[in-house]
Amino acid sequence: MSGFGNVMNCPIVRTSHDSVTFCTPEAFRSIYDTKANVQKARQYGIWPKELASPNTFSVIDKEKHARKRRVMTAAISESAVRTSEPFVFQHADRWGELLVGDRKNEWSEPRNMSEWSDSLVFDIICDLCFGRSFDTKTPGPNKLRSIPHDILQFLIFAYNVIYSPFADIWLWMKPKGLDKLMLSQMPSSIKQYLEFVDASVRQRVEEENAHDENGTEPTRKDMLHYLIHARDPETGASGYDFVELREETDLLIVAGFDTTAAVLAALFFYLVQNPHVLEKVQHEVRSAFKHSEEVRSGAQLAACTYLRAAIDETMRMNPPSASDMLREVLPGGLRIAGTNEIIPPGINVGTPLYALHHDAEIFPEPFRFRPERWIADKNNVESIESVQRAEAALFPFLMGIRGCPGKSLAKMEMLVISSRLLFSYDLRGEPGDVMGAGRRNLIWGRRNKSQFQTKDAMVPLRDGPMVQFRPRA
Ligand code: HEM
Repeated sequence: MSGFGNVMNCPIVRTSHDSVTFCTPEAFRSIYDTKANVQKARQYGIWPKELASPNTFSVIDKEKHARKRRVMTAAISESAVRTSEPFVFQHADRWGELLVGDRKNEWSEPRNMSEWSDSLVFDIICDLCFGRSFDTKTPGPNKLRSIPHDILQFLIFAYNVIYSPFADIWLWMKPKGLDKLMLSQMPSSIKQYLEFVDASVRQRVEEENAHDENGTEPTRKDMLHYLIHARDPETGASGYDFVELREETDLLIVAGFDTTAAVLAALFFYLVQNPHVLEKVQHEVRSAFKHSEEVRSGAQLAACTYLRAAIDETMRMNPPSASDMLREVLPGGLRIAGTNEIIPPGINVGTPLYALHHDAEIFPEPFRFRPERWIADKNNVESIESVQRAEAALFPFLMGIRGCPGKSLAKMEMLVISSRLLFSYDLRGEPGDVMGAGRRNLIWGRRNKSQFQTKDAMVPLRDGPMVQFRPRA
C-alpha cells in the first residue's frame, strides 16, 4: 500500500481512541464518496455559535444537510459564478495597481503576499455576498481591515478544541450554558464582525423585499440575492429563514476567503522561487491574449495549461484543508477499499490530505514544485498514466456531497487573478527574502527552503512571501 507510508511508513494511523486515518486514494474515496456510510463526525458540532443553528458546513444530520446544501448550491451555481467574474476583474485590476504603487518603472516596495491576498479575496467575497465592496485592500484607515485576522483567530481556537482530547467535554457542555458563556466572552472584534454580517444581511433582505413589492429587479444579483430567493429545488419550499441566511452568509465568507487567499499566497511563493516556472506562465498568458481586458474565462484561458498546472501543483503542495476531515462510521460499518478493514459504527475515519498529496509513489519527488507532473505531452517526461494517477489523487476540494460547493468559484478566482496580474506586471521575490520558506534551524519537516511553510488550523496559517512588482517591460 502507498500513502505517506513512503515517508513515514504508516498508511493507517490510529490518531485517537476512536479515530483512524487511511492514506491512499482508494481509502479516500471509500470515506468521502457521497454514498459512503458515514456522516460528519460529532466534533463538527463544536463549530456553530449555538448548537441549534448549524450551517451547511457544521450540520451533521444527513437529511438536514441535504436541504441546506440544495439551497446553497443555487447561490454558487455555475451561472452565479459566471455573473461574478466581472467583479473579480475589478478587484484584481485595482489590486495590481496597488501592488505596483507609485514607483512607475521600478520595482515596487516588497509586498507580503499573505496579507495582500487576504485583503483581495476578502473584498471579493464580501462584494459577491453583499453587492458592496469593503475595500480593505486599499491602504489607509478601515475598521473592517482586521476582520480577516479576527476570523482566523476564531478558527485557530475552534480547531484546537476539535482536535483535542477535550472535544467531547466541550460538546457535552455546549447546550448546558457553554454556548451562552462563549457568546458573552467573545472578543469584541469577533462580535463586531458578526454584527457586521447581521446588519449587512438585514439590509440586503430589506432591499430585496422592496424590489419584490415594487416588481423591480435589482441591478446586480449577488449571492444573497440568490440565497434570499432560493427555493428547495426538490420540495419547492422556501429556502432559508433569517437566522439561516445569516449563518450561511457567515459561512460563505469564512469558507470562501481564507482558503482561496492561502492558495494565492502559496502560488506567488512558488512562482518567485522557481523563475523558470514564472517565465513559462508569463509567456503562456502573454501569448494567449493581446490586451489585459481580454484576460477572462473562456477557451483561451482554459488553454493556459501550464498556469492551471501551477495552481493544481500549489494545491497539491499546500492543500488549504491539510488534516484528516473526520467522518463517523454509521450503523452497518464501512469497508475501506484496498484494505481488509471493516470499520465498526461510531469510529471516526479520515484521510490526511497533506500526507496523501505527498505520497512519493503517486507524486515522485513529492516535496518539489513541478507543474510538469500534471501535463502529459510528447515533449514531456510525464506519461499519460502518471498524470492520470496524479489526477486521481488530488483532492484539495474533497469530494462527494460534503465536498466543496465553492470549487468553481475558487478556481475561477485563482485563474483570473493570477492571469491578469501575470499579463500586466513583472514580479520577483524581494532579494534575500526567505519569509514563508523552510529553514535549516526549524524542526524536522520544516527545513525544505523551496516549500511554502503553513501551519494547519482548519485553514493554513501563513506569512509571506515578499514579492515586488512593476509594469511589464
Ligand atoms: C481554494 C479554495 C477552496 C478550497 C481548497 C476549499 C476546500 C474545501 C474543503 C476541503 C471542504 C470540506 C471541509 C470539511 O468537510 O471539513 C470545503 C467545504 C466547503 N466549502 Fe470550500 N474550499 C475553497 C473555496 C471555497 C469557496 C470560494 C466557497 C464559497 C464561497 C467555499 C464554500 C464551502 C462550503 C459552504 C463548504 C461546506 C460544504 C458542506 O459541508 O456541504 N469554499 N471546502
